[in-house]
Amino acid sequence: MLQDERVQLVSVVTPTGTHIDIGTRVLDSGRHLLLEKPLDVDLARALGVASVGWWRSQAYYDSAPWRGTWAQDGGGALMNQGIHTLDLLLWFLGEPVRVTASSRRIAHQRIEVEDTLAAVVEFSSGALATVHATTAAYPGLAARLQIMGTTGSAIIEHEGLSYLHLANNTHVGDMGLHGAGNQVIAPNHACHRDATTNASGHARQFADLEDAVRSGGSPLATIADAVKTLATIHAIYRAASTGVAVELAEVIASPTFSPYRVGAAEHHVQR
Ligand SMILES: NC(=O)C1=CN([C@@H]2O[C@H](COP(=O)(O)OP(=O)(O)OC[C@H]3O[C@@H](n4cnc5c(N)ncnc54)[C@H](OP(=O)(O)O)[C@@H]3O)[C@@H](O)[C@H]2O)C=CC1
Ligand SMILES: O=C1CO[C@H](CO)[C@@H](O)[C@@H]1O
Repeated sequence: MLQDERVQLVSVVTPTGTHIDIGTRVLDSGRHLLLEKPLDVDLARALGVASVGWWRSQAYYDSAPWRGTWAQDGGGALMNQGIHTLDLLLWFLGEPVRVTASSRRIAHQRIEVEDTLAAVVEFSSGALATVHATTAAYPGLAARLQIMGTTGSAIIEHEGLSYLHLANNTHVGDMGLHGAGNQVIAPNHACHRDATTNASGHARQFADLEDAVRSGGSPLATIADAVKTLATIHAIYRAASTGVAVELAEVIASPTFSPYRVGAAEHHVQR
């Protein structure tokens, strides 16, 4: 394919552990590249280039030998499903500096990675975020990003804004405006799309990349963004494996990732 002069852009949708190798070959050939998430399983390789409730059955993990492995999937519920919401979280809150985390395998077998994880992420601004990622939440509820600040709050579920309340330069009150009529529910319910069955997000990303190529500009989502997300995930996994807080700077300075043994829940459900 890379010998064919008609090919200008390549979209790489192979197992995660192959992304940087194949992506580098695409870039070296002078083609534009659209690379699926996650950037790769290996942060060191990637640096060289530059509340989430999902449900996945045991059959999903059994459907290909690379799924649920550290080597090719790179992680579990956070690396594969929660990653989209984490991307958005970092886009909203900026530079993550420190994380703490716990992970488990609660509802699946024959996988090396977590199906449930909880983490706290601290940002350079002082903001704190809690992150939940799971594929054990039957039947799979909305992936939710909730941002709460002193002058406003917003909730994004799937790809849609489902709640927004901004102080809008008015007095915010000593006790808040809880429960009052001026809590604004975003009216656009058409935005409630199931990201797993709706490809409009991918279509918008292709359109954005096409605009960037034609105008010579930069696409909205870059390799640098993907590196930041991957580094944060590796920091979270390192914290989950050691039980102590991990600085993002440590992970960037020493990006080698050691797969760890994810503990199974005591009352493991057999499926
Ligand atoms: N952004 C999003 O919403 C989504 C992103 N993804 C990402 O896309 C990637 C693929 O996932 P998914 O489509 O579910 O995986 P599948 O296992 O369904 O497909 C993987 C494809 O890659 C091919 N392949 C396997 N090994 C290699 C290799 N070593 N070199 C080249 N090609 C290979 C397979 O070919 P063959 O069948 O011949 O082995 C198959 O065509 C993952 O990184 C995943 O995280 C996935 C779903 C949604
Ligand atoms: O689990 C899978 C891998 O990640 C995708 C999300 O990006 C899912 O849609 C897919 O089913």
